[in-house]
Amino acid sequence: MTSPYAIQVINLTHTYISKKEEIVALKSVSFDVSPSEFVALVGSSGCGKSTLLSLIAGIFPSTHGKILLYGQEVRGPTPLTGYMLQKDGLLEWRTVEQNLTLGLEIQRQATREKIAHARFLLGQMGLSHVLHHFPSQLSGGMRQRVALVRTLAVQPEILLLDEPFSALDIQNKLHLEELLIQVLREHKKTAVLVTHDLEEAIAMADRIIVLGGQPGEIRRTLEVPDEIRSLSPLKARGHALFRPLFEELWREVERP
Ligand SMILES: Nc1ncnc2c1ncn2[C@@H]1O[C@H](COP(=O)(O)OP(=O)(O)OP(=O)(O)O)[C@@H](O)[C@H]1O
Repeated sequence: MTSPYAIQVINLTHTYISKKEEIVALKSVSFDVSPSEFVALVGSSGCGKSTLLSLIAGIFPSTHGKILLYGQEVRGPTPLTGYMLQKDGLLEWRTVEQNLTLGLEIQRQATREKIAHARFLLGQMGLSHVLHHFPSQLSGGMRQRVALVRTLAVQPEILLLDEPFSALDIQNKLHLEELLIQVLREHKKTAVLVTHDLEEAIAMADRIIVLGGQPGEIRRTLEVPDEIRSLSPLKARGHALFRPLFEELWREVERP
């Protein structure tokens, strides 16, 4: 891992090709993410945010350009990244513990140490007591916390989060934001978050990239001031600089 960057997106263009049509989802997108940095991707619906995250996850190849993770070109899914979506994807027939170890089993890394680490993370999320429950016995917020632990259990360097909290009520959402930030800071993980929630982007990220247009291009990058970044997501929302930044971001996202 000699590259100074966790992620380098270089002149990325992606076109979806079907029998009927070609849709250019992204055009000439370039940016870097440093190790331990938290970057949020925001922008109007259809500007290519999820496409970009899927490309970083190596789910399908880009049409042009390339993506490097710690200097290595992405050619498919890699254990360097953990990918979490709005839908928790828990397997209903496996207990919480069995869901947590699934990724480790697939990667043939289900060692006693790593399973113990997954249990520890579950404890950090306040869910030790549901280890032997099935997903159907959990609330939506609990399920999403389990999904987060499952993503973290394989110890990826980079977390790719596609609207992971958007289906949650505000109380659960704020609680999960706090837990996620704690875990990311403690374990020095890099994260890219796609969200429609501009408050969430400001409260959680170090830097916000605004995509826009169709095909999507980078419109602007905003640094979140240190005064906000040093606070927890809940406290950040109460800082005097929060509202002006929200308004600036809102104008940028709404710009035709
Ligand atoms: N599998 C696909 N096949 C064809 N076109 C697609 C596919 N997935 C996405 N698109 C198109 O690519 C463009 C970007 O879609 P994408 O889902 O990446 O945007 P987004 O910014 O994440 O949108 P939203 O905020 O609504 O989730 C859109 O025009 C969409 O219709």
